[in-house]
Amino acid sequence: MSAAFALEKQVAVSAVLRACQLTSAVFKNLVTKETVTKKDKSPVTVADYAAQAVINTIITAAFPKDPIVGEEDASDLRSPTSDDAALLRERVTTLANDVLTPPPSEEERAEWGLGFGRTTTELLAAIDRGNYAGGRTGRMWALDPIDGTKGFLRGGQYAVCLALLVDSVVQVGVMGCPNLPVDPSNPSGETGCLFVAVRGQGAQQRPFSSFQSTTLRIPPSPSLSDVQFLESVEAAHSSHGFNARVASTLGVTAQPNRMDSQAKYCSLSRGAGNVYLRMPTGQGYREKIWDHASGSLLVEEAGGIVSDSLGRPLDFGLGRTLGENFGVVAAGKDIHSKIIEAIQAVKAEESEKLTSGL
Ligand SMILES: Nc1ncnc2c1ncn2[C@@H]1O[C@H](COP(=O)(O)O)[C@@H](OP(=O)(O)O)[C@H]1O
Ligand SMILES: [Mg+2]
Ligand SMILES: [Mg+2]
Ligand SMILES: [Mg+2]
Repeated sequence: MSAAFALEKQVAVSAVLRACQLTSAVFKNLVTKETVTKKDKSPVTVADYAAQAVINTIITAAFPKDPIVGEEDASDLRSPTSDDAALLRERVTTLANDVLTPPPSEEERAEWGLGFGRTTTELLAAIDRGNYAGGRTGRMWALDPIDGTKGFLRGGQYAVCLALLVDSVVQVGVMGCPNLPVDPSNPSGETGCLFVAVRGQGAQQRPFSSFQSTTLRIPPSPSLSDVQFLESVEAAHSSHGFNARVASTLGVTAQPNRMDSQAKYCSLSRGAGNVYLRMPTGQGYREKIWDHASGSLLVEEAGGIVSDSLGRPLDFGLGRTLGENFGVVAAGKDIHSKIIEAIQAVKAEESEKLTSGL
């Protein structure tokens, strides 16, 4: 009998690897006109749209009934009167077909919809298959076609992230990180890593260039002064100041490592960094499920713990966002509770200052 979710894992790996070929190709000749600013002022590129089109096309061919919660939608591409939208549609179509048309490899199957091109109409419909509202029960995929779009644009870290959830529990997580070094101790060496986790079956990494997988186990944490924090590059996404206060409460002297995207979860799972701390910078922003689904499973399967800042599990059953969760803390089992305690201490200090008017 094959292992649980074996087919889902294979399909997800194929979809993520094909999408990573696309994003790498786009980066090599990205032009300014290929970036759009969304209503929330965040950037999105032809690569985000085309990668979502590719992955949704493959998932839908393999699992026609499964709903998908994807970050992007095709509304900005659909305008019938805008020349820019027409150009973007054409580019998305070419890019998506470049990676959908190669025939299935030995690890892939034709019934995953591989080996032929799609029309623009079909690809826009595929992007919009990502509009599922999420929820507590049943199967659903969570997709971030490019996590860390800002990192992608500056040539930094980004990740193509896909997860399968069943009854709001992440069961399969696959991430492709085209710019992440294969060997963290050799940052200028080969890049391009695939991370795969299946619940109860462990976490694995392999270079894009080979099938040689290594199992990931988070090593014991170093002494507190040497603990390394992983945090967002973008100060608007996660409070750098709060993290510095938590680190100082713990007596950490090591400098934090700032990195875009769920590559932070990937780094943590292979012992390159010890704590991923993401605290909200203001009121109102709700973390999106596609920004944490695959990464959180990877860290758990590598032996770590992922929670909100109060130590509560992340709840993927509330819709497209994590709802009431407040912040994210991922760390090895031996250190996670110390981080939660330090966060509470810093919060208590902050509210004391507020009430005493300092
Ligand atoms: N105010 C905010 N607070 C927290 N996260 C935010 C945010 N605004 C955007 N984000 C999310 O932060 C993600 C990037 O995370 P990081 O800062 O760790 O690289 C973005 O993913 P995308 O790049 O997929 O849009 C986006 O979903
Ligand atoms: Mg985005
Ligand atoms: Mg994201
Ligand atoms: Mg994204």
